[in-house]
Amino acid sequence: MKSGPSNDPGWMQSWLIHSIDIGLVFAVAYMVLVIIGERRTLWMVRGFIILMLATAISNWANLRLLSIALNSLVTGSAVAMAVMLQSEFRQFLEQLGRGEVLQLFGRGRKAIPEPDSVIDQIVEAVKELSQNRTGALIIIETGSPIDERDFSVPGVKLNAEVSKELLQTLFQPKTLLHDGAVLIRASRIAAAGVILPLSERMASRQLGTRHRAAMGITERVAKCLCVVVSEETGSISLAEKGVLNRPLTSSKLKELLEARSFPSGDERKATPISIGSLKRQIGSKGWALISRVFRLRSSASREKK
Ligand SMILES: Nc1ncnc2c1ncn2[C@@H]1O[C@H](COP(=O)(O)OP(=O)(O)OP(=O)(O)O)[C@@H](O)[C@H]1O
Repeated sequence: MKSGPSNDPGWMQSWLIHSIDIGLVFAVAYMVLVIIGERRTLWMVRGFIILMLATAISNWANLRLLSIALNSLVTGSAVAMAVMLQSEFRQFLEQLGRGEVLQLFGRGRKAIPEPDSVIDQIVEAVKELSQNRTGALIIIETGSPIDERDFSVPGVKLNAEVSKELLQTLFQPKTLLHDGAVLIRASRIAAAGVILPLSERMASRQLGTRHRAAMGITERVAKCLCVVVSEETGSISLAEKGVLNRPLTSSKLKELLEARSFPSGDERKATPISIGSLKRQIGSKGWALISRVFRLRSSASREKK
């Protein structure tokens, strides 16, 4: 009597172990993606996961040279990532060591404040800076990240939560970072002391380089806005596509920012959605892989017989 692969307990056991193994790898990958939660880092981790999958597939398919090359690439990427994300790794290992597993999942979610509250913080800060005649320049990205080459000097990276106190502090004349612009990216203060390209156009004789810088960057990069507070007059302006809208009251600024500045709801929810879709993709691809393995094994055992 013929015995199919499903009747072979050894085969079943190895299939089960492989399935559990693959399932656990996907679970760990998903966990890492949820913990990280930061979009830029996510792409890097996804790239790394794809490399690992490619290595596993090339191993499984017995493509020895390719698997050696991919293995070296995975090792190199792991070392590079450990260097680039050393503080995150240290924090992750410390929390894991302290058994704070639940906090690991909470951290990514609380890091991104609501864009509405970010607008409030910016407007509040601008209002006070204007009242105190403290000059300020704030670039707000409304689309994909601005290429650093579009800045004359990219400034000092901060990656801090937006708060009116921090924004006001950054523009105090006696502080090191007050010269230049503050960059707001994905609801966070990404950098300060950013020097922008100047516009060739002259808006008005009363306006100096701060305003020309706001016009310059918004001329060059369509998907950004620039808020300017004049040191001389305290007036508030909003630059968009090279045009200055001024003078504005703080409530008008709020209205304009709410209407156009921040990425839409879809964009804001991009991280959880992409994790969800990644989960679905991982699920469907994993299932396709498992069923392919199953089909290949059963046809191989049929051929043997
Ligand atoms: N290209 C630039 N990029 C970023 N910040 C700039 C740039 N040029 C000037 N600034 C900022 O603007 C500040 C004031 O420059 P300046 O007095 O020429 O501008 P302004 O438009 O006359 O200012 P205000 O209207 O506020 O009096 C500088 O100290 C610097 O912080």
